[in-house]
Amino acid sequence: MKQMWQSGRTGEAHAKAGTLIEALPWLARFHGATVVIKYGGNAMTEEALREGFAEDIVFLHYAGLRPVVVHGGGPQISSHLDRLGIESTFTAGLRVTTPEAMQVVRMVLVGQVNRDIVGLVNRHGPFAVGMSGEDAHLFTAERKHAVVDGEPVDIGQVGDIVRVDPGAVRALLDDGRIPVVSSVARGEDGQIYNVNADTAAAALAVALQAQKLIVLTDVEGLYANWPDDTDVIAQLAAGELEAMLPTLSSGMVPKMEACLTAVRGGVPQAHVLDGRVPHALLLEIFTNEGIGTMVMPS
Ligand SMILES: Nc1ncnc2c1ncn2[C@@H]1O[C@H](COP(=O)(O)OP(=O)(O)O)[C@@H](O)[C@H]1O
Ligand SMILES: CC(=O)N[C@@H](CCC(=O)OP(=O)(O)O)C(=O)O
Repeated sequence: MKQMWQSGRTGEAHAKAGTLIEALPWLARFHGATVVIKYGGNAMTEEALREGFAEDIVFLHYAGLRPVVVHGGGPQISSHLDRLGIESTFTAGLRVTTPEAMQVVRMVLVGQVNRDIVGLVNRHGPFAVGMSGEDAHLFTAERKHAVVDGEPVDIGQVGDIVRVDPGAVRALLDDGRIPVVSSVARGEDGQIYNVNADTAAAALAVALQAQKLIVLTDVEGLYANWPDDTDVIAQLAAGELEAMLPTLSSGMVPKMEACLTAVRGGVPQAHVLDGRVPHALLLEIFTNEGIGTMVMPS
């Protein structure tokens, strides 16, 4: 009886040690690596998952990586607009942003979502520092000229990032902090701009020459035949993704464009992961199988 109990315990201990040791080559490979993580509004709805996300970010920090969080908050903005009786409309996955809506976007992203993430991470130590993309000229944007079916469409104060100054983010990283960035940008015309958070994360990953861009969302990855959700594409090259882009719909368009921008801009790997899976970040970075969809330059 005692013998059986011991062998059961030994097996369990072996499995635990196996999981830890599987991480060793990945810890070695990514030691010191900058990783930009896009945290989408749809992936931040459950409290337990949000706490798990914060744990993962702090784990990355202690494991010697340099995580940078760029967050969205689309659903949170929409529910606030809804409470104010303002309708949300999207064109090609981007919010049509009136000056009135822009004030709400900024208030919700910078004043609410950013604060919540910073608070969750800082339960573990004095690491997270929140920033708006407006701060220290981090993101400079110009008004986006959207085109739908060949026709120009006015989508308001939506910005295209034309310049990134990552100096303040680098300084925070060098100081051992975890920057948490909202996707609001300044314009040289004195306006502020609403930038899709996937787009902002990709621009920052390129400017920092990050080792990885990781986009957390609420699907398993890129489905081959959406709305059919049986086949998740595990890996694809930039050229294959480019060919697929015109077939994609809604929120996946900016997400996959962001992955393409990142790898074309020198980031070796871009991933789309399911933020509903507890500790998805750790599974992707530190296990041999990885999860979700990975985009590579070729
Ligand atoms: N090919 C596809 N694969 C996966 N999801 C897709 C695809 N095409 C469209 N989608 C939709 O895109 C959504 C993700 O975008 P979005 O809702 O903007 O997420 P987030 O808030 O995380 O940025 C999915 O929930 C899904 O409804
Ligand atoms: C221009 C544009 O669409 N901006 C987004 C910014 C937030 C965002 O991208 O949030 P998710 O990552 O949760 O989708 C918006 O207003 O919803």
